[in-house]
Amino acid sequence: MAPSAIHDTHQLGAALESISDAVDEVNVLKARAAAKKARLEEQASFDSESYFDSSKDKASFRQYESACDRVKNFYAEQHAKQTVAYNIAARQRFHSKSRVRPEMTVWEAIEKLNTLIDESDPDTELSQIQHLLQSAEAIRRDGKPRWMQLVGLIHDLGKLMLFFDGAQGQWDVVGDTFPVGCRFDERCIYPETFAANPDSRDAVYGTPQGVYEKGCGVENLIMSWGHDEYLYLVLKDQSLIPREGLAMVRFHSFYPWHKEGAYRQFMAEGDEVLLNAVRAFNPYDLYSKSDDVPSVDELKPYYLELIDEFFPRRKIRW
Ligand SMILES: O[C@H]1[C@H](O)[C@@H](O)[C@H](O)[C@@H](O)[C@H]1O
Ligand SMILES: [Fe+2]
Ligand SMILES: [Fe+2]
Repeated sequence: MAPSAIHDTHQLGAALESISDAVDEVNVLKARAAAKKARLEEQASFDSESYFDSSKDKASFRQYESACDRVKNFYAEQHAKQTVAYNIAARQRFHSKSRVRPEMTVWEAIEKLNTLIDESDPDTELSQIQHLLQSAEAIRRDGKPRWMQLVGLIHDLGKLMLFFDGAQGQWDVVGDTFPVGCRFDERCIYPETFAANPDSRDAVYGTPQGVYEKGCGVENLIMSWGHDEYLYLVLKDQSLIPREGLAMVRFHSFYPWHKEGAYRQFMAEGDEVLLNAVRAFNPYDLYSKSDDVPSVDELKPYYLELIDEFFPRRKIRW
């Protein structure tokens, strides 16, 4: 529409809106193309050498036996309440059309998350923003792909769900995860606390195979509801992060699987790739907790650009 054809402010408004829609569309396409190119270039390099070596005292992390009561009470509650019925309800709530989905940019989300103190974590006294930056910085320092740096930066943003409608408390947000609908494995932390979960006495849910078929694929398990699954659901439709990156988000708390080797009976052919990705990511999540405290202001410009690259739309629907 030529400017001379615009007679009133109404028309002008509509014209401007359609221009900005078109610009949006072009940006989406550009971002997709750039991300695809970056992906192809970097895909192969993420699981090479790890940055963690002898300089870290790995044995000092995740000491649950000597953890404080806050952590022990947290898991007692989580393990009692994560039932199949609850998990189905949580997913219905997430997908419900009537759910009000807050909208904010990734950086706004990072800032908002900063007020949360994770009751399940025995290892960090630092804030969430610092943990996210530490993870991302460690990945960057090691020369890993940009999408993996981004995963480091955002992997815990699902914890935001604690501030949204329907949140029950920390027990369905943080902590290690495990599948529901089958026997709780002994290799989960504090396995004895599952006795308080009614599913452990269920005729089907209490068996090793439970509701699943052998080799059904790790992506088909109903994982205990929490920040991993939630963020995965948000990212899979709204970001350009590759499959391995999505797996890093979705299973990063699934320690009984990626660290202890439990639940392997459910792995399908090809799941090894996902397991390797999650394992490659884990040290950056866990051991970077002892690194120096990063400067948020200094790092912000770098990460804002990184976010732009993989999120075609600035505002995300959470
Ligand atoms: O306490 C931690 C923390 O909540 C992490 O964000 C989660 O990924 C871990 O698995 C959990 O054990
Ligand atoms: Fe996490
Ligand atoms: Fe984390």
